[in-house]
Amino acid sequence: MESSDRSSQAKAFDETKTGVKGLVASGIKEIPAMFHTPPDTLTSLKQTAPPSQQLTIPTVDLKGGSMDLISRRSVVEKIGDAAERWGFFQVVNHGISVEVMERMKEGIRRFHEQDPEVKKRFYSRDHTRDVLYYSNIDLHTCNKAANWRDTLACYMAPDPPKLQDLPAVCGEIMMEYSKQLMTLGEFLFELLSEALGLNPNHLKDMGCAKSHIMFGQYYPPCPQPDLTLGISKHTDFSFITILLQDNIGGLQVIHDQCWVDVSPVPGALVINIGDLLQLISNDKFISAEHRVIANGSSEPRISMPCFVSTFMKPNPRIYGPIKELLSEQNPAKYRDLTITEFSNTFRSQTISHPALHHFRI
Ligand SMILES: O=C(O)CCC(=O)C(=O)O
Ligand SMILES: [Fe+2]
Repeated sequence: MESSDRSSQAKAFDETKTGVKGLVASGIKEIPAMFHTPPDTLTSLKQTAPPSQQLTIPTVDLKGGSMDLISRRSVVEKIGDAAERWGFFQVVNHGISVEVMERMKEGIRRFHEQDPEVKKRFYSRDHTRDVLYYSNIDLHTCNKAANWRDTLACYMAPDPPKLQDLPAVCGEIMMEYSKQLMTLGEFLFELLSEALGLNPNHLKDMGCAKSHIMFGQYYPPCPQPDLTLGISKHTDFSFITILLQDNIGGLQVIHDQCWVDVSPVPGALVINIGDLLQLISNDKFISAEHRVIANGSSEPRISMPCFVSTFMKPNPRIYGPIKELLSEQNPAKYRDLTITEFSNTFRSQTISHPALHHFRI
């Protein structure tokens, strides 16, 4: 598609302020050209791992993490192994009730399915706001194919917005879910610190667990799911991401050069290592590339990744590879940076372009 056509289509789409949900509501049977994914990516959608390699990402039962020393060591080992080899794992017995998770997903659905005039008031790309709704974070930063997904983004920690500033249909549950996530996040950072051979508080003391931004993702049914993606291949900009997904499926991660499904496990949360933790762990943990295929079912797919990071909020703190992990054999692979610097790089390019390599020494 010509780049001038692409940008005028993107502008007109943005001005509707109703995202891809609005396109579906208008009854379209064919998706607009700006959503068409290039043929080489479409080919990779059809390539699955051979049956002999039917791989699944590890699931870790966190119950043992707060029990005796031996059980804790085994949980730490499993998490460390998953963070090194996959960058992705699921957790069960994580302390957040199924009831709260269900209410959270229902809240996201209500936000995206409410009267468009109410939803439009939140439409913005301005990340100095605490609460914003948009479609395609990189819609105007590049010429890449747009994705079949809309997003509600809320900066929830350390300074949660006032309840009246959050969307009425999901504000209360967001507050509650965010508090519980904070506790889970701190626990995960303890286990991840231990897995790096550091004292349990190391990552928390570096401020890694302090801030998070919650994204309410909505993937409406797509009339031509073979032509586009829910979200293109990318890595996350966070330290870690804690992901709540419904049972539709479609999330995939690259492992040993193959796309592997991250199939929904009832009651589980998906944890993935983000770029910032890969950087401070000096590549010990990996921020794996992942994507979501377009939703071909008749129901919307709902997910809520919670990115543990300050992202676009001011943060003067400097991060670099953790000194205790470095040696002559393992010199620093990245230069020091602020999260703002990292996030600006992430946002200035297409999400499919890895931001981390800009900071490699
Ligand atoms: O919706 C999902 O399952 C994952 C979304 C994702 O990877 C992201 O928003 O960064
Ligand atoms: Fe992601």
